[in-house]
Amino acid sequence: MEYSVIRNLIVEIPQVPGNFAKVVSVIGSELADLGDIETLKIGTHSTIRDISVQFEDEAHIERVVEKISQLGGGIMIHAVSDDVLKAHEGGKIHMGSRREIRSLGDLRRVYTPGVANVCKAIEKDPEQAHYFTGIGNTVAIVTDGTAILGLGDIGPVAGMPVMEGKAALFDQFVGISGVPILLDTSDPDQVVETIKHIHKGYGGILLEDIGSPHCFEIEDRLKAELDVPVMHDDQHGTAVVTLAAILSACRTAGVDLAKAKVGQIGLGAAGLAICRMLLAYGVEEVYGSDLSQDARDRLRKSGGTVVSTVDEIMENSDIVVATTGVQGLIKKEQVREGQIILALSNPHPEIRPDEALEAGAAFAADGRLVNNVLGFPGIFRGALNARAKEITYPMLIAAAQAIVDSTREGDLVPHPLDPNVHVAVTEAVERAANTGLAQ
Ligand SMILES: NC(=O)C1=CN([C@@H]2O[C@H](COP(=O)(O)OP(=O)(O)OC[C@H]3O[C@@H](n4cnc5c(N)ncnc54)[C@H](O)[C@@H]3O)[C@@H](O)[C@H]2O)C=CC1
Ligand SMILES: CC(=O)C(=O)O
Ligand SMILES: [Mg+2]
Repeated sequence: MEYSVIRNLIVEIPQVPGNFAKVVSVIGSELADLGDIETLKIGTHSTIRDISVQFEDEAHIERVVEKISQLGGGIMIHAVSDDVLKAHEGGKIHMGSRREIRSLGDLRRVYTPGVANVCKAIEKDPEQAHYFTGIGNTVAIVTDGTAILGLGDIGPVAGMPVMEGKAALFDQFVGISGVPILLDTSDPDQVVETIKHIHKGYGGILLEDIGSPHCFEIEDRLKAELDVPVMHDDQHGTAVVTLAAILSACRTAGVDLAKAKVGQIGLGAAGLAICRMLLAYGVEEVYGSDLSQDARDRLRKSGGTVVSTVDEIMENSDIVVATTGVQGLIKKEQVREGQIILALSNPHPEIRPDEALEAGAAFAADGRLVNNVLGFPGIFRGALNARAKEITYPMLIAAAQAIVDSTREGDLVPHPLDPNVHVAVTEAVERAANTGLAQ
C-alpha cells in the first residue's frame, strides 16, 4: 500500500469498553496506517480524540470515514482535518530577535546610537563580524526550483515549503538560522553572480533542489570562488547518508562493500554524487544507468561503468540505489534474493520497501528513512564550528562514518530525531575540518 495522504480524524467515542478498539480496528482492517493519537477532551460520557492516519487516496479516506460512522453506539466523526496544510499556514519559519527590547536603554544598546560603535569595530576589523553578528551562524538555502524533491521543475516559490522545512531542521537539530533564497533564474552565470553578491551575509551556502546538469557547474564555480562552505545537499548530503546506510547494511549482512557490485539507477544530482562517493570510498564496481547520454558520460568520466537498462542493474547488483524521481520504476519481479535496495526518490520511491522485502530483498528502504536530513545539519554545524572555508571529501566521509557509528545494530540509519546523530556528525566533521586545516 502506498500512503500518499495524511488526515486527522476528530472522533468522539462514548466511554464504553472496547469502543476505541472498534475505531482502531476499522482503520487496521482497511489497511490505513495509524499514526499519533491525541486526546482532545475527556467528557463525562465520551472522549474526543484526534487520530492521525495515512491513506492511499481520497477514496480510501471516504471508505474509512464511512465505516467508522457506521459503527453506531454514539461513535461520531466530527471532522477530517488536513494537518499537513494546517502546519504550513503562515509558513514554518520566521526571523526572531535574540535580545529583548523593553527599555530605552535596551533600544540604545541593540539599535542606535550604540550599534554604530559595533559597526565601526567591524569596519576596522571585518573578522569581528563573526563575534558581533549572526552571520557565522546563518546559512543561505538557495534553490532555483528546478528539481523540487521528485516533483521536478515546479519553480522556486512552489519549492518554498521544502526550503522552509530545511530551515526548520537546521534550527531544531543544530541551532543554525537557515534563510531561504528563491532564484528566478537557472542560468549558471546569473546564479553564481547573484550568490556571489549576497554571500557576505551568510556563513555558508546550502544549494537545494537545483536540477542537473546545471547544479554541477553552479556548485563547482561557487566552491572555487567563495571563501565560505558551499554544498549541494541533493548531491553530497544524500551521498553521505546513502554511504552510511550501505555500510550499515553491509556490516549486518557481513558483506565487504569494496568487493560488492553497486548499481545506481538515475545519475542526476543525487545519483552521480552517490556513485562518486562510493568510488572515493574504494568500491571497485559501481554501475549506473540513466536516460540521458550526458548523465551516463559523467559517470564514465568519474570512473563508474555505464549499463543500458534498469533490468541489467537489477540483475547484476548486490546493492541497488535509485534516485530517478519515478514512482514504481522497479518491479517486484526484478528484485533479486538477498539484494540491498535503497529506493530513495521522494515523495514516492521506485519500489516500496515492503514490496522489495516481499520479493526477497535482504534490506530495503525508501527516501523517508535514508534521507539527507541525517547529514546536512551536522555537516554545516561542524564546518561553521571549525570556520572551514570549504566542505571536503574527508569531512563528508567522516560524516558518513559518524552516522554508521550512531546506528543501532540491525538498523540502516539512526532515527532522524535522535539528537545524538546530529551531535556525532557535527563533531566528526569539525574534527575532520580541523585536521585538514592543520595539514
Ligand atoms: N532521500 C533523499 O535524501 C534524497 C532523495 N532525492 C530524490 O532523488 C530524486 C532525484 O533527485 P535529483 O537527483 O536531485 O534529480 P535530478 O533531476 O538531478 O536527477 C534525476 C535523474 O534521474 C534520471 N531518470 C529519470 N527517469 C529515469 C529512468 N526511468 N531510468 C534511469 N534514469 C532516469 C534523469 O535523467 C536524471 O538524470 C528525487 O525524487 C529526489 O526526491 C534527492 C536528494 C535526496
Ligand atoms: C530529501 C531531499 O533533499 C529531496 O528529496 O530532494
Ligand atoms: Mg532535495
